[in-house]
Amino acid sequence: MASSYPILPEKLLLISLKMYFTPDRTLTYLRDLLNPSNEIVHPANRDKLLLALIPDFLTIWPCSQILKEYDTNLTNTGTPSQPPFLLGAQDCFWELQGAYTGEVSPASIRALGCSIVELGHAERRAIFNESDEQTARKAAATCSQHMVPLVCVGEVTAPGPIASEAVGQAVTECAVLVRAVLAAIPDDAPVIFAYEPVWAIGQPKPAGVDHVAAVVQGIRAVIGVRPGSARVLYGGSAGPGLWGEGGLGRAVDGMFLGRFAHEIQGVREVVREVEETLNLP
Ligand SMILES: O=C(CO)COP(=O)(O)O
Repeated sequence: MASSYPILPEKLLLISLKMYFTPDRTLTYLRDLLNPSNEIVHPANRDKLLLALIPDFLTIWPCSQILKEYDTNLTNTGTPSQPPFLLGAQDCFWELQGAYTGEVSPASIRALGCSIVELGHAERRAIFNESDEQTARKAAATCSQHMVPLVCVGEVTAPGPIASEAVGQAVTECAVLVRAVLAAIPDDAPVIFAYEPVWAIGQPKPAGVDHVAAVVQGIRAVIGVRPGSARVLYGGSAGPGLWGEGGLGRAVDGMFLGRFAHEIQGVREVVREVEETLNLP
């Protein structure tokens, strides 16, 4: 096991495949992401912008093999570069080992090459009744394996007519899990919060930029100053056109992509938009 946590760069673009793809499609997709002709992340930007792919449990192992092969080729050709992708898991259990039928150990996830574990997604809360307490325990177990918890937070109800009230309500709802997770993990452990308003997931359009920016500011205030790094991303129907001029670029540390990353073209467009803002003052 690695002895230290992964270092989080300035910007992150994470892709969860949820349960959408067959194994074959996942592996083809990863190969396409890595194909240099698709120029998903310019090598010069790799220390500032990191992508992570979060496939289903079954494909973590073959994905990690593909990434390893890619890294070996890079090293053999003498190309100096950060690896373009981290690998993540969509969940884990809070214990490392034992009689827990059907659960997946964070230690195994780590052993297969993951650096990030997504926790507390709205779908897990709604369908599997996952609680704040369970999510916090999973975050602690994730950190114990030197991986980064990617904790999803977000209000359930869509904003009403008074914007400030909607923001206050959203921050209040998100703060409960943010606090529970921060209390459960070591102070120096890096953590990622994905602000995903539940009402904006699986929709044609994302939440409004002003609402997201204000809620993320509130979430940052709840996180406060801590020794470990913390990043706050936006997710919920995020895709091309959301980052640049007048968009989320100045408000968040990255995006958590779902359906709008299913085609390589969509990923390439989002990456371009983020790359264009990387060196802005
Ligand atoms: O839940 C999400 C990412 O975890 C977002 O999914 P969609 O972008 O498909 O709405």
